[in-house]
Amino acid sequence: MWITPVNGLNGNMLKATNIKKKYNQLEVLKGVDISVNKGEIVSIIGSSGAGKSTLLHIIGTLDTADSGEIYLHNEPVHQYRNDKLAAYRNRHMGFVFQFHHLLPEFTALENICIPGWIAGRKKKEVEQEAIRLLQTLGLENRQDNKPHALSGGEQQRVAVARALINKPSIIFADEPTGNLDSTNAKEMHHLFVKLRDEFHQTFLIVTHNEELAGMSNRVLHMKDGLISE
Ligand SMILES: Nc1ncnc2c1ncn2[C@@H]1O[C@H](COP(=O)(O)OP(=O)(O)OP(=O)(O)O)[C@@H](O)[C@H]1O
Repeated sequence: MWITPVNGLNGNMLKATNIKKKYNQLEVLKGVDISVNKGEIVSIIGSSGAGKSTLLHIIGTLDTADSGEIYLHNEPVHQYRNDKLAAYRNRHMGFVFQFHHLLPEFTALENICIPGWIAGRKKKEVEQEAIRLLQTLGLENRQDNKPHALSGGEQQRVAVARALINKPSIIFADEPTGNLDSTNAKEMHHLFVKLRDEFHQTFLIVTHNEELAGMSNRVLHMKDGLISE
């Protein structure tokens, strides 16, 4: 098993409070509070332009808020400066986007390994873990394929394996199945549930997909710059 076993830490693995963000005069986030517990899948839904991606990017430290606080495992990540933040993000956060963003010149195996190598982990250990992930995700025969030689569903599963390689506390996913057909989307939804149920993996997901939202532990509604359950 590659994911840290449950450690009884059940409350508020992630907590963000009073997150505010403006783009010029546009108040996108008006003081959002959100918390996520270990082993939960939490989905954020809401109409287009509601601010879902903005919020996810801020909580995932890819963007900065105008004000507010973000704690992951009680670490005040909103206070971290860029160099420390990049390393912290690499070790503790995984990301899956609508488009896979795999590096075209690298194989599936290498794409999965790269965040592990960047983290300075042992090459062999990272590779062994990547192979285990490929097996778990049903991709063992695809490890030497470059992204162009993978189907859309396979590309996205490689992106999920890449997100998992450093055993992140949480995976942030922005419309992770928005670019997949319904069969591949369903498969991905079941994969998220399997990762939650078997490995206690935590997810915060922005989605328009009702099936995915329906499989979540909690669904948060984003409206008028605020969130409600
Ligand atoms: N970099 C930016 N500069 C200016 N405005 C922005 C920027 N990023 C987002 N916005 C605006 O902020 C609002 C929220 O955008 P966001 O992408 O967070 O919405 P969303 O709820 O994720 O929408 P969708 O469901 O369509 O992806 C939108 O009105 C958008 O145009």
